[in-house]
Amino acid sequence: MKTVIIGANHAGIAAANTLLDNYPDQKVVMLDQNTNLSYLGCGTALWVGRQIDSYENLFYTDKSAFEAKGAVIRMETTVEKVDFEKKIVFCRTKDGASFEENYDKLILATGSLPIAPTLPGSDLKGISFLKLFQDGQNVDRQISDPNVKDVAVIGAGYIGVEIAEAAKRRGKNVRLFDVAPTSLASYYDPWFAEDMDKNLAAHGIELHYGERATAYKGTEHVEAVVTDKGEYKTDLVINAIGFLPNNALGKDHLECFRNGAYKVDKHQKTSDPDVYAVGDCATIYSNALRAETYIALATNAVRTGIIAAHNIGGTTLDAIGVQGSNGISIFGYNMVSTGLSVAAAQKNNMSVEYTDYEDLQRPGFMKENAKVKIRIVYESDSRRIVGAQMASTEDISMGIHMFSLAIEEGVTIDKLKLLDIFFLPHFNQPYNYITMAALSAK
Ligand SMILES: Cc1cc2nc3c(=O)[nH]c(=O)nc-3n(C[C@H](O)[C@H](O)[C@H](O)COP(=O)(O)OP(=O)(O)OC[C@H]3O[C@@H](n4cnc5c(N)ncnc54)[C@H](O)[C@@H]3O)c2cc1C
Ligand SMILES: NC(=O)c1ccc[n+]([C@@H]2O[C@H](COP(=O)([O-])OP(=O)(O)OC[C@H]3O[C@@H](n4cnc5c(N)ncnc54)[C@H](O)[C@@H]3O)[C@@H](O)[C@H]2O)c1
Repeated sequence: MKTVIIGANHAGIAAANTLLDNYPDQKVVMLDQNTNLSYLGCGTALWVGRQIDSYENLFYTDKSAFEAKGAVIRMETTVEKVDFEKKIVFCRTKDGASFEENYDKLILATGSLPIAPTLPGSDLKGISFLKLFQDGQNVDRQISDPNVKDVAVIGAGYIGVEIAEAAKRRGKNVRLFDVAPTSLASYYDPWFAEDMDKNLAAHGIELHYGERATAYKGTEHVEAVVTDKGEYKTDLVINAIGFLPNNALGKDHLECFRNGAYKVDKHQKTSDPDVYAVGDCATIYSNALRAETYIALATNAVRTGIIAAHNIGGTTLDAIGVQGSNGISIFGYNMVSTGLSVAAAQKNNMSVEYTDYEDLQRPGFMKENAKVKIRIVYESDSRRIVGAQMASTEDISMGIHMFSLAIEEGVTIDKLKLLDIFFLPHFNQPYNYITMAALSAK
């Protein structure tokens, strides 16, 4: 059995490793147009902001690791077309040479592309995305230039907020723009996002929310961002307004979701039985929504790669769905969420209630202490938990995993009221904030 994997980043790597480590009879061919593989984009802001010394440890594997396991791996090789009837992929190397690979099973792991705003002036120099390692290098090079003083970040989602912090840490004047009324509006309700915004503003980041970029001005290099509310001098623009699935190879043959992602079943199989799709190019099942959706995260990329590979290898493995669990840490303020915020639930026409609680992490007599806030979102009728958000200067990140499991398992808010949660002053309070939030649910 020969499996061709198009895309050798997180999803393709997970699929390849699973096939190579568990199914010795499998012939694996990996194809990727990039020069590098396994770059952890989550580290870009840490490196650009000099919170870590270098980008070097942001790669967790390389080409030779796959060759050592017997795979054929071709980098700087673009797949231009797939003949799904004849089961052949058509490839071109960076030197312009073309070749073909036939397959028994095909895994599409072509990921996502940053959404490109089509604004006047988009082709000026000094305007960048932040997706690839190369984008990170480009932004880092410009931020290292003392002539670059003003940085405009368009989009206050995860990438935008993280790179805004990094640019500020490097001493730049940073303006952060979003059409939404707060940062991180897709992940957090205003009760949380407003705290993050106070934190960003307190660290000197200029916030421009409810404001839409309409043009970039300049002669050769960008000099200003124009919005529906004003014009702002800028030396560097970083566009981070979301991702779209990269569906170029299969969109005319495979069934696609409303945003173009390849629709997949529980085995990551597309509408073509010999073609699987994994990671950012595919849909994923949301246990909170109880429907398929699109969530571009490295965690989902890895899990879906593993699932596709086991099913191709001959071990039936069903996807169990995801909650879209995520976290962010900016200037020491930590926020984590899973499932749906109240706003996201309402946007999906779900009737939900929520319960909030805010308290100290530990008893008042403990010297080391900080406030923690929590919101648990649950469905009005069934009372099943569909989301949770938590924030603190403490590391409260592990708590969110319990909520992820609760959503996956359809646990109700009432089940949480008397859940056995231990108490030790070093860690929490006897009336801890999870219990208290659940007990105060209507
Ligand atoms: C700055 C940044 C920070 C992030 N932080 C986090 C985080 O903290 N946590 C988290 O969970 N997620 C994070 N993400 C998201 C995460 O990186 C993505 O969800 C993940 O990369 C998806 O992996 P993938 O393998 O599906 O797709 P991609 O990483 O997009 O990889 C797709 C691969 O396919 C190749 N390819 C595409 N088309 C072709 C073709 N025609 N021929 C050959 N090769 C092709 C590309 O070269 C690429 O290597 C972050 C992303 C960015 C950009
Ligand atoms: N910590 C993490 O887990 C992490 C970090 C980085 C990226 N990621 C993932 O990578 C993907 C891409 O991240 P992202 O930050 O690009 O997307 P995002 O969806 O997180 O944020 C995009 C933001 O852009 C805004 N926006 C949309 N159109 C706009 C416009 N025309 N003008 C101004 N603002 C506009 C949206 O309101 C939103 O706040 C996401 O799936 C994200 O979850 C995750």
